[in-house]
This record gives sequence, structure tokens and C-alpha cells, in this order.
Amino acid sequence: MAPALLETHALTRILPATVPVTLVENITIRIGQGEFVAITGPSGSGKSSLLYLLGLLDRPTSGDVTVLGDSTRDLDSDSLARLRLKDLGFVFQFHFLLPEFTSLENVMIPMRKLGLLSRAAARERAYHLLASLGLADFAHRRPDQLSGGQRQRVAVARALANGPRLILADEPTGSLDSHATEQVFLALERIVKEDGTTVVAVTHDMQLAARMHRRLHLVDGRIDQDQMQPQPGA
Ligand SMILES: Nc1ncnc2c1ncn2[C@@H]1O[C@H](COP(=O)(O)OP(=O)(O)OP(=O)(O)O)[C@@H](O)[C@H]1O
Repeated sequence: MAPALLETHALTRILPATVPVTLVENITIRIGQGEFVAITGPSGSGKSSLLYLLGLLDRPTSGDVTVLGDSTRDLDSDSLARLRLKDLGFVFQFHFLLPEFTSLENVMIPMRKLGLLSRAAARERAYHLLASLGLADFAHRRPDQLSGGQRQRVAVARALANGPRLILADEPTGSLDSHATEQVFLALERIVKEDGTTVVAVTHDMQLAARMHRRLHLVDGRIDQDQMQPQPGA
């Protein structure tokens, strides 16, 4: 069997404290290439905690995350940072674009950080990514000159900058109105359909979750097995 893009094995994260807090417990999942996966569950059920572990932004107390068949358990912080920069893209509820830079410059930053492209090539790729998300006319605007939906689509373009295999999104439409939500959702859906990129998104929006391939439903930090059925039509 081909290796999954991302797998977890008995992933558990406990915050040490006088009374330890279990964020997620015993999570074993397998996510393949080109999947569009929703992480759902009530507030406080551990959705963001799981996404941070999947994105190697937090480290488990026990268990493992494997990326393309390779364990990440023994990687040092530099190797984890490199893996995140090259193979993973992140979109958060708030765009976190740098306010003093234009859309184009914001999208170029991860490419320059990875250091594989010249400045001119990074600029061209950033422009192409923005254009593919319907933002060609907004490439030279700063974030404060964009609408909420446009800003979030710039954040999607930035997440795509280094051609990641996996995009992790934490409530990417959580602060948007319905029109902008649809624009951002369609942008993510297109990345999955056309590029075969895997997208895993935390969402409270059950209508959006129902349009994705699969739902991982969390309750009290654990996967709710009753909710693990594939979505109809997926
Ligand atoms: N640093 C922390 N200290 C103490 N408790 C924490 C900490 N971080 C998270 N928690 C708790 O862990 C649980 C899981 O949090 P998490 O943010 O992953 O949930 P969530 O499902 O994403 O919630 P929401 O939908 O409200 O964003 C919650 O009960 C939260 O209060």
C-alpha cells in the first residue's frame, strides 16, 4: 500500500500542570493525497490542538506523526521547521499577513525563506498564485487595502508559496461573511481538485464540512468513531 501523506499513531497531547490537561488522546488517522478533510467538534474538543500537532507546530506527549511514511518523532526543531516550510502550508482564522508589505511581497516571503528561487522567479510565482486565486488586480495592495475575503485568499496563496503537499487550515472562514466564505472555500476546493493538494480544515460550519470528502469529528479530544463515515457523494 502506498504511504499515506499524513498518519498519526496513538497521538496524545497532555499539558503538564498541577491538574494536567488532555488536549487530544489516542488519535490514529490516515490522510491520503488529494483528500479534503474537515475536523469538526464542539468548542474545546481539541480541533486546533490536533491541527497544530498535524502541522508539527506542537509536539505530542506520546504517539507519532508520520509524513509520507517518515516518522517525525526524532526530528530536531530545525528539521521540523524545514519540513513545515517546504511541505506544509498554513491558513489561520486571521490572515496574519504582514501589514507593511503588498500581497505580492507577502506571498514571496516563504519562497525567499526557503531560498530555492531567485527574487525574480519568486515574484513571478507569487503573481501567478495570486492570479489563480482571482487576485491579479490586488497584487500591489497592502492588506489594509483589501476586503476580508481577499486578505484570506492572499493568505491561501502564501500557504501555497512553496508548493506544499498539505494545507492545514484552522477556521479559515471563521471571521468572514457568507460571500467571502464561499470565495475562500472554493479556492481551497480548487487546490484539492486541480493540484491534488491535500487540505485539512478545522471548521464549525457543518454545511462546509458536508461539502468536503471526509469528516473527523472530535469529542473531548478523541475521534468520535460514529461520525467517521465518508460524506455522501465523496
Ligand atoms: N494552554 C492551555 N492551557 C490550558 N488549557 C488549554 C490550553 N490550550 C488549550 N486548552 C484546552 O484544551 C481543550 C482543547 O482546546 P482546542 O483549542 O484544541 O479546542 P477547539 O476544539 O479547537 O476549540 P474551539 O472550537 O473553541 O476553537 C480546551 O478545553 C481548551 O480549553
